[in-house]
Amino acid sequence: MSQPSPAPTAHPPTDAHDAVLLVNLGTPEAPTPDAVRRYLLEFLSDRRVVSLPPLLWQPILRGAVLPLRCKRVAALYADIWMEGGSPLLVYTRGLAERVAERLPGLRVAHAMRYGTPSLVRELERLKAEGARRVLVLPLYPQYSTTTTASVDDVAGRAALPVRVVQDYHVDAGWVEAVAASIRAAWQVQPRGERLLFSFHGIPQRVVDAGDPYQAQCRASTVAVARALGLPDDGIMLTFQSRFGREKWLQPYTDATMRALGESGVKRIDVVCPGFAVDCLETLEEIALQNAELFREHGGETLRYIPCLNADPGHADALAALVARELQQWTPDTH
Ligand SMILES: C=CC1=C(C)c2cc3[nH]c(cc4nc(cc5[nH]c(cc1n2)c(C)c5CCC(=O)O)C(CCC(=O)O)=C4C)c(C)c3C=C
Ligand SMILES: [Fe+2]
Ligand SMILES: [Fe+2]
Repeated sequence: MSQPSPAPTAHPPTDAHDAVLLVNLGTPEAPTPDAVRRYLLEFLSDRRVVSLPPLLWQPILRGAVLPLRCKRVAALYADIWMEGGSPLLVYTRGLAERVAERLPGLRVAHAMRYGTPSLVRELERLKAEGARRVLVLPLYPQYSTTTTASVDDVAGRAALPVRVVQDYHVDAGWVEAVAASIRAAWQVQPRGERLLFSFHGIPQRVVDAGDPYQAQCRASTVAVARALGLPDDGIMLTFQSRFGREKWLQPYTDATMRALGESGVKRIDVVCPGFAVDCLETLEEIALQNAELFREHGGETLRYIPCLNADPGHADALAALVARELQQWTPDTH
């Protein structure tokens, strides 16, 4: 339907009653088995993440998964822990500060879907402090029912109007920021023989049921490759962080590392554009574990290109996205 051309909006981007909440997944409060247990219990009890009936899943989670996983995973967190806390939290906080600097007059905060600062409480706090509506930006460039939809669930129960950005997987500013980070890495050291895009996986079953995540990961990859002037077949797309026994999206990142090493490739570059900020899955799984795997199978160097984190280009892209979303958020839209 044709719309009248946009008049000055009722809610310009700098309306003092508007708030913006950057939301990430969540992370343990300390690199200890207890804190990891609390975090994983909340995360893996969300039926958006594990859809098994609770009567079946909860005994497995509490009786097997957590006891087997907490100590091992806590040690992995300890390896990457930063002075200000878990990398996911430190970078998310830093990014929110940088976005705030670019949107004077707007309240910009950050929250976690699991753990602290809690999404529920941040929404309550913003309302108590006078916000009349909140734009929630989940820091998931690609939409998934396992991640974004879970933020939607919480936002839908808030006591004030909330609009949730569903994805930004081919947003021009974001694509250019990712491409620029790759170009910057290539300036420091010449390119590897392959550029591999590794995204967090999800179960194949979830995609078969209609989740657009895989298609969006592909579209992001193609968009970044084009921005770099690479042919579509000049890059590789793989999925990492498999959890549980069922089939997840393929090709798997770790199997690809082995195959590349064994095929005689010596130097590869890896980038993870499904993660807004660095975290256990990038700093530990890719930059440490997969790098070692690649070397064990004949490779020499895996160069990990960091996430955009709190880089100025990232903050520029997200601030522009937020301003645009607020402008489009007229009283009769969500
Ligand atoms: C980027 C998007 C993510 C999707 C999609 C996703 C799906 C998904 N994840 C699990 C299980 C685990 N994920 C874990 C860590 C983790 N996952 C994401 C992002 C996505 N997950 C991030 C950013 C992180 C890192 C958090 C940090 O603190 O640094 C973990 C915890 C680590 C571990 O125990 O191995 C689990 C478990 C499932 C089951 C799933 C979809 C069904
Ligand atoms: Fe995950
Ligand atoms: Fe409405």
